[in-house]
Amino acid sequence: MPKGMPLLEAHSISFRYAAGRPWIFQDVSVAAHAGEVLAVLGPNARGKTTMLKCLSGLLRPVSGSVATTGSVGYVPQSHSVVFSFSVLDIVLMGRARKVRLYSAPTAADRRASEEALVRVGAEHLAERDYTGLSGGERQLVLIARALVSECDTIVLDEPASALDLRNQAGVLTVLRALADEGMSVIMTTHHPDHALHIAERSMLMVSGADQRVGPTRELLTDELLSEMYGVPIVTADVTTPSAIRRLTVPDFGRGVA
Ligand SMILES: Nc1ncnc2c1ncn2[C@@H]1O[C@H](COP(=O)(O)OP(=O)(O)OP(=O)(O)O)[C@@H](O)[C@H]1O
Repeated sequence: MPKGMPLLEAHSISFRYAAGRPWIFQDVSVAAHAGEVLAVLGPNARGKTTMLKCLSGLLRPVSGSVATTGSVGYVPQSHSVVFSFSVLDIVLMGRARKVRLYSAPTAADRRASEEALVRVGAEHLAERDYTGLSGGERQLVLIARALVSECDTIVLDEPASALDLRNQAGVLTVLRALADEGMSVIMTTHHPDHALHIAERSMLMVSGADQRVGPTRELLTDELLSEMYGVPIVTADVTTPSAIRRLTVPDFGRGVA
């Protein structure tokens, strides 16, 4: 898809789980574009997962509409399976749209699945039993499963939350590369640093009545982050060996150092 083309557009969407229950969000309009990462941030229980499900068509907004161009792949926060499947089989399930009913996956399907595992750095897990994987390993496999569906927009719920620092770097690099290749990437995160690192634009779910969308660097100010998370936050530019990175530092109060 040409970069900048809107692949997913939400027009004034509102959602609550039942009549009489509080609105999770109201009148939110947002677009996700080919070639871009959109990060969704907010405190626990503010509605990030609910927002992603509405954007990816798993939940229908109470009002408003979501229009998509191309297909959308969804990577959940956690995923449990009852039966024992190999990792490669789990990834192959991502080909379901492409495999005809009652026909076995082809050699090309297997190759695509193996390539997707290489892409996320999890090829060594291919023959392992999925149920025996750690949370972080499962996360990588689920991203590979979405990739083999050849979706145009990939929607990920906290893709880095269960990952150690090396795997966080790996997943953020893969997501940025997918956007650079023309996909639209939408992800939730509890790490403003991750949004600052790879997302051109962000949505801050400040309260049920206050959601803001804008360029990440302009939107993620000390004031707004401190207000949203309810803890003083300072952002600072830090020079690493490879780049200048903007980091957010929450003031947890006095510690041991
Ligand atoms: N199926 C459901 N039925 C009723 N309420 C729900 C349902 N799913 C979520 N909620 C409620 O909706 C609110 C938003 O939940 P959601 O999971 O979208 O938040 P979140 O920002 O993703 O949270 P977290 O950061 O903790 O994962 C919460 O109060 C939650 O309890």
